[in-house]
Parts: sequence; C-alpha cells; structure tokens
Amino acid sequence: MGKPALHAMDDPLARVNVMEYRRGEALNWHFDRSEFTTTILLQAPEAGGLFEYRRDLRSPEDPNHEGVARLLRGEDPELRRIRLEPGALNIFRGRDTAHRVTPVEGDRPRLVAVFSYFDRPGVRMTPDEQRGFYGRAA
Ligand SMILES: O=C(O)CCC(=O)C(=O)O
Ligand SMILES: [Fe+2]
Repeated sequence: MGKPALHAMDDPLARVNVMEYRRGEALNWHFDRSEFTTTILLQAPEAGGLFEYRRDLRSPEDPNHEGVARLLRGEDPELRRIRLEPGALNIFRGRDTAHRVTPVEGDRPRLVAVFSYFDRPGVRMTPDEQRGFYGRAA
C-alpha cells in the first residue's frame, strides 16, 4: 500500500464490524469510502457468498461512469471472483475497486470482520454518516 503507518478509525462504530450474511443475503456493487478495506472471513457459507471485484474501475481523478455502467450490465471482462476461506485476510483498494458479495446459499451464515484503517489518526464519521452506515449514531 505504500503507507508508513496505519491508524484504526477513532470511531466507536466504524473501527471493526462483524457482518452476518444469511441465506439469500448479499451485498450489492459498491465502492468503499476509505481508500482500502481489510476483512477476515470468520465463517464461510456452504455455497454462494463469493467476493466479486473489478480492480481500479475508477480513480480520484476519473469516476469512469461508462466503465461502472458496463460492469453493472455484466459486460466487464475484468470481473474477478474469489471464494474466501475461513481465516482469509482480504486487503483491497475498495475506494477504486468495485466489489460485491453474491447471495449466500445454505443454512450456515457467512461471517466477516471488517476493519477500517486510515493513513492518518483521528478519522471519525459524522453522526449522519453513522446513521447511514449503522442505523444509529454514537
Ligand atoms: O463481505 C465482504 O467480504 C465485503 C464487505 C464490504 O465490502 C464492506 O463492508 O464494504
Ligand atoms: Fe465494501
């Protein structure tokens, strides 16, 4: 990443989250707010729950709306897909890499821990952002 130091967010809600995806649940295409994202898969589902991504689809200089539209139409040949194993550490540049999680199949939920690091200390969400992400402010 070329970062001299990493700082956990100074935010009581955003620092680490565990997300549970139950049968039929998914996470749609998105970019992340922070430059990069770190996850550890805690439990894999029986099937589905794949991590799909398209590297460097946009940049801070170029939102690449045409490229995003092509991905959403399912016509991007650069789409990649991985099945994370339990314990797998996934570090990716989520600000520029579009990514999603496909629907989980079976009874065993997909559990993933999501960590938020920044290259500067003291980053917090505003109360409005907290409500948007987590449904409450703290
Ligand atoms: O569940 C995952 O593997 C990815 C989670 C994610 O993209 C996010 O929390 O922004
Ligand atoms: Fe994400």
